[in-house]
Formats: sequence, structure tokens, C-alpha cells
Amino acid sequence: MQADIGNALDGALGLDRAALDDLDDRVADAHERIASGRRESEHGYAALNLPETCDPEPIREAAAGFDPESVLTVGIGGSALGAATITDALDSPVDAYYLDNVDPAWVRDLLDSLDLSETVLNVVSRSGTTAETLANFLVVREAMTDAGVDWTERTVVTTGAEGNLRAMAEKHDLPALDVPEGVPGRFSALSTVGLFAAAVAGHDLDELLAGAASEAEKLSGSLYDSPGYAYGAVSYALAERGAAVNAMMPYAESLERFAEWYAQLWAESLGKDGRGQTPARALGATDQHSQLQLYRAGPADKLVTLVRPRESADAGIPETELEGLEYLGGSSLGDLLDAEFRATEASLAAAGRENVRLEINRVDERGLGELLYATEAACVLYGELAGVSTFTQPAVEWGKKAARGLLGGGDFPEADAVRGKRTLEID
Ligand SMILES: O=P(O)(O)OC[C@H]1O[C@H](O)[C@H](O)[C@@H](O)[C@@H]1O
Repeated sequence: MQADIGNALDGALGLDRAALDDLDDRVADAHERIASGRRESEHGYAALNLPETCDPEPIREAAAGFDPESVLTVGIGGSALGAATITDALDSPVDAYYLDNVDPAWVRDLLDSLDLSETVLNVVSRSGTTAETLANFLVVREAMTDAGVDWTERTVVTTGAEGNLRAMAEKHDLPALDVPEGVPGRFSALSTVGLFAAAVAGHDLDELLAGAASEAEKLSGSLYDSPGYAYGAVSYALAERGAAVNAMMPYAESLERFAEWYAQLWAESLGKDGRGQTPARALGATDQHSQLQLYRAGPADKLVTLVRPRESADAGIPETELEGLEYLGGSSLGDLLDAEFRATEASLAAAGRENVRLEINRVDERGLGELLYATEAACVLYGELAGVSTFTQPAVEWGKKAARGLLGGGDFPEADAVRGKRTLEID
């Protein structure tokens, strides 16, 4: 991956090269902390070791027993978004679906549309206790039984050492993949969590991990040596100067889910102690015709992250006799997308609005491995520089406990706050 941070400098927020050079001393210290966490396989830091520690063989073996039409992943947050980012980005004859919400109509529609006898079910939960995931699993299991499908023959579980899901896998003797120790869900794309659906879909796990490894090798004590660190350092420096929002804007339909994955990573890891940077999601070129207005002319409180592959399949634009459109004819949709990308970049820069360009060669396994790993490294570095606890999520846990208390799943004081909601109703 390559990061071009030129347009992050000398814009409205006033970050200049000298300030970035000064920050590089702190990057060196942060890198030492990260390297030590990786050496000791500390919680969270262990995720940056996945290019070396993730063994793709058991994942491939678990997938090899199936030749399905589709793979259905039941999980939420980090237990769905990494896999979804990979399978959405890459073509495969196997369709990949994700039940990562409990909207009843949506769940029912999806299940009605699938041939469950031709579907592999992957239930993914690190904790093995997440209510949405377990509830959806029970619904899918029943739907399989109703369709005359032996769910125990078509289910693979991915979970931690303990929890309801582990117990269920043992009880029914289901194939189970282990969630690696020390790897939080939002950092688990390059592990059993993110790679099973990719393996079923026939994607090259070795290349995904090799792409990640190539970015891991670049991590050093200077932001100028690593695209991941460069992006993390610049995001942090701009946030300190007022970039409260970071808009992730890939110029590829296939990377739309990547922006969703990034939003969890950035929000849940960095939003602590009154600090953080709000992730926004945009898609080029579509959102040039909507959100760009705000990014260029609204408050100067944003970094816009433009992501694109350098190469992709192209489609020619036919010659036209339509007056005024001659310039399009004989060109291609790829040329148009490229022009739109560069125009957006220039339009933001001309207005002093900071932006960064992240590029991979292609949206393939290698490019995705690079992009996922480098973004994780960026996030970890940002967390170190900001002094936040990157790998915890107490605010999310609060809401989980409150919901569980409301459902009668235990005595949680958080549920009392829900019962005490203030109201001011207007009809
Ligand atoms: O994998 P699970 O234990 O089911 O957790 C799924 C998700 O649950 C929580 O909301 C966490 O905050 C997320 O980080 C996690 O990815």
C-alpha cells in the first residue's frame, strides 16, 4: 500500500512538515511500545502478529468439507465486518451473506431467499455470548431444521475458549475454529474470524496474509517508513488540530464494506476519554454528488481519506453523436473514475481541506491484506499517540449489559438507566 500525505499538510488545520517531523519522535516511542506489546503477545497488540501467527491450514480444512452455493456468517461487529470486507471485495461463485443485525423482517427475507441445503453456516462470536448472534443462530438453526436440513452437518463455529457457543459446539461435536488469544474482534479480519468465509468462497488466504506481512515489515520507528503509521500519525495530528471527522471514501464499489469495517475500527478503538475521531463513510464517485459539498465547504473539521486501486477492470464508453458529450465517447468508465478521483482530491486541496490518498495495486487478496493491516497499524499508532486504551470498548459493553438486563438476562444496573428515560413527547 502507498499513502500520499501531501495534501494533509499546509491546509486549513495548519499541520506542516516541521510539526510532522516533531511528531515523528513520538512515533518512535509509540512504535517501541507497539513492538514490545507484539513481542509479549499482549491483548490487542497480538493482532499485529497475525500475518505470522495465523495458520490458514485449519481454516482451509474446515472449509474444504463443503461445496456450497452460499456461506452465511452469523456474527456482529468485528465478528462479521472483516469477513464481509474480504468477500464483498472479491469475486466468487459462492455467495457470501451476513446476518449482523436482528431486524426480524430482514432476517426472514434473507433466510427465505437462501437454499439452506446448499448453505454453509458460520457462527462467529469471540465471547460466545453476544445476544444478537446467538439469537440469529437459533433462528437459522430452526429454519434449517424446518427445511429438512441437518444443521449440525452444515455449521462451523468460530469462537473463543469459553462461552455458550463453545459449549454448543462441544455438545453437538461441531467443527470449531479458535479465535486467537489477544485479538479483539475489530482487529480479527486476518484470523479464523475473517478468513473462514473467504476460504469457502475460494479466496487465497496465503496472499491475504502475505499482503498483511508486507505492511508489517514496514513498521519502524518513523512514520516516513510505513504507510500505515503515516496515515495513523497524520490522522492523529489533524485530529489534535480540529479534524473531528475522518471521512473514508473509497473509489471502488468493491471497497464499500471496507469503509464500514474501518468505521468500527476507528470509532470503537479511539473513541474514549472524550477523545476520538468520528468516522464517516462515503463512496466515490457517487458521494461526490452529495457529501463532497460538506467536505469542501462545510466546517473545516475533517480529514478525507481517499482510497483506490491503481488497476481495475475497465469498460469502454461508446462513441456518441450526442452534442456536448463527445468528450466521453471513446474514453472509459475507468478514465472517468480516475478523473473524478483526482478532481475530488484537487477540489479539497484547493479549498485547504486536508485529504490523504491510500492506494493498493488491485482489489485482490494481496491488496486487501495490505489495506486491512495498514489501517489496523494506523489505528494502533493513533491510539498510542492519543494515550487511549485502544483495545477496550467499555461504552459498547454498557449498552450490551443494559439490553441484556431489559431482556431478563441478569441483574444489570445499566438497565435501570433505560427504565429511567426522560420523555418530552410531542404528537
Ligand atoms: O465476537 P463477539 O464476542 O460476539 O463480539 C461481537 C462484537 O461485540 C461487541 O459489540 C464488541 O464491542 C465488538 O467489538 C465485537 O466485535
